[in-house]
Amino acid sequence: MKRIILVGKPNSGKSLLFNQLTGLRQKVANFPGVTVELKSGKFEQYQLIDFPGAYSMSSLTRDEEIAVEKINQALLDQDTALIICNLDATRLQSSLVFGMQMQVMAQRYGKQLVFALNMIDEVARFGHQIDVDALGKELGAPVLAISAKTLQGIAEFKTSVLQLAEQGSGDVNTLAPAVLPPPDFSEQVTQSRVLAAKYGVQSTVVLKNQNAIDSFMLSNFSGGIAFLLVMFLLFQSIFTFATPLMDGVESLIGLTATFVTDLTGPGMLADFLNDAIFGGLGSFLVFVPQIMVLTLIIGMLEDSGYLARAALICHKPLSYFGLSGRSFIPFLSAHACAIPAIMAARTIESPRKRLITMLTVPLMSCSARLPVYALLVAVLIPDTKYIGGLVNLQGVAFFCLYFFGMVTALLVSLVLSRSKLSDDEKSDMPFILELPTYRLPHWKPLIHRIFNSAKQFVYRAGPVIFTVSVVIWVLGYFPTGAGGLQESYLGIIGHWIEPLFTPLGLDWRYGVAILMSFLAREVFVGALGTLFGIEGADENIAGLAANIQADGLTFGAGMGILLFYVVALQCVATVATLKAETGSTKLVTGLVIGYGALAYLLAMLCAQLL
Ligand SMILES: Nc1nc2c(ncn2[C@@H]2O[C@H](COP(=O)(O)OP(=O)(O)OP(=O)(O)O)[C@@H](O)[C@H]2O)c(=O)[nH]1
Ligand SMILES: [Mg+2]
Repeated sequence: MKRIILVGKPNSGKSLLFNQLTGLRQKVANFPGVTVELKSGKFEQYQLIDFPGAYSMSSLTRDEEIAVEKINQALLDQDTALIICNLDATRLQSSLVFGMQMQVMAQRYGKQLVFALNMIDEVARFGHQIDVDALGKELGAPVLAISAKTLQGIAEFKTSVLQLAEQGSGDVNTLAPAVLPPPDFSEQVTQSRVLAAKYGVQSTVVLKNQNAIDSFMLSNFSGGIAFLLVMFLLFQSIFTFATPLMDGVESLIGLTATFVTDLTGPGMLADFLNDAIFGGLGSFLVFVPQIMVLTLIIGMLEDSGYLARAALICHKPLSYFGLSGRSFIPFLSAHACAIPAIMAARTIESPRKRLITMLTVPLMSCSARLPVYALLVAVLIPDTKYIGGLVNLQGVAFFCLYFFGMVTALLVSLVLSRSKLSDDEKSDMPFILELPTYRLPHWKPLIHRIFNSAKQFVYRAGPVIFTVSVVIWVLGYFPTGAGGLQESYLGIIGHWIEPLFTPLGLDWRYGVAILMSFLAREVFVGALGTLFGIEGADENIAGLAANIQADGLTFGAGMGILLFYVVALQCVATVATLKAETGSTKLVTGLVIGYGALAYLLAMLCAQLL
């Protein structure tokens, strides 16, 4: 299949344009370095490839290195029919630095190139107009003004792209030249400045509305306070906003359970449905609204342009721990999932800081831990409200758990940065991060992302939880029947493993749930739901938290479980990604054992001391 490649400066809207052309939904956000690997989709008869952004053909970070390496391959490839070079019309100079270098390379290898002058809607908002035809003449290549957001100019753009790609496909140059060293681009850098001054929006105009916000957001004092406030609100609101929705889901599951068991009448089938399905799977589904709220808030932060500011504010404090300001973005996104966060560390310029970031990302509390946190916080912490319900004690506890993960990550970073991980000549390079324009979040993709996160959450852990719940139910129900958990097959197995959990102040039922959660952390909730269901015999599920409370879990042991989940690396997919990105099995094995031992130790200390 013939190919069209989509390249350009970071944060210029390539992925949004890609989504519009292919109908796919790649991640789009308002900070540089969102796309860190190639993504492909189908645009008419062509394969369209979305590239990571790059500021120039001489790469600095790992994501740029991947982009430049793959661009060089595409230049040599017979199947590359067209290069779309995306320009941010509001930041013409930096866009053209890369764009004109790309143009030189395209000419050298005989490839068709078209410039997409994106974000034209924002240019109009600044009260400016770009003479697109004149710019195209000076560049010596077609330039098409578009907005990937409002879809202005997209129909004409599609037609032109298809025509140009058709022409490009005709070139059958069978003797592809070898990769040549990059030419000296100093002329392009000078020329981009001249063209930007002539056609672009004056940078003072672009910065005018930014400066007012930034003088507040980036000042040491007010910026620091704003940062802490944003972080606190983020984690507090996951709890506060989601609670009514969660209560709703919980009652719905309760009502369905009553309805279904009324239909079946008492007996083994009713026990199974109540314990394994409504108790096990149901107690996990209750947490879907929290995942959605978390995605909403992280998505709003990512799209607003604030994240890059937060990274800047964090740079100095993070440097004390051997990290970079750029580590902040992977750290924040790790609260949704560690895997894309580990990949996002590719944007960190220094290999050593990148490695330390990747190794400590798993300590950020991902959404899989959310059900465990929410359940045990509801068991251990009273639901006290302050400031008219604005601050909730359970929400504060929730924030403290996230905070504990971050502090542990910083301490581990400090230790790692003192060790001899790798020699790194890039670690002293100045910290450079382009600050994006502040924007209101783009609602449509955001809403889609929220529902997608809920779907992913259910699809990823749902089948595992279902299977585990059924297995636990069968082993826990037979041969003794409802209420005979202690003497069941599971009870017998459970007592063997109990010694491992006695130092943590936990009996075998928690032991089974913790061990099973190595399949997926959320299983902890499902497994306990099933176990308490069987034990409660004919009681209806009164909410798992209430059942655990009535069962008498001590504060120390409960806190121990929580800290265990903050620290332990229980995710196979994360381990696999870490191995792929670091290339070291030894390092990753050490990490799993190290975090496991630390988690166990913390849980034991909690149980013994609190
Ligand atoms: N107003 C406006 N915003 C746009 C337009 N195109 C993209 N954006 C916004 O620009 C930001 C960056 O978009 P992305 O598509 O992620 O940019 P990218 O070039 O893929 O970025 P990297 O993957 O980091 O290189 C997002 O906030 C988009 O919503 C546009 O035409 N108009
Ligand atoms: Mg992108």
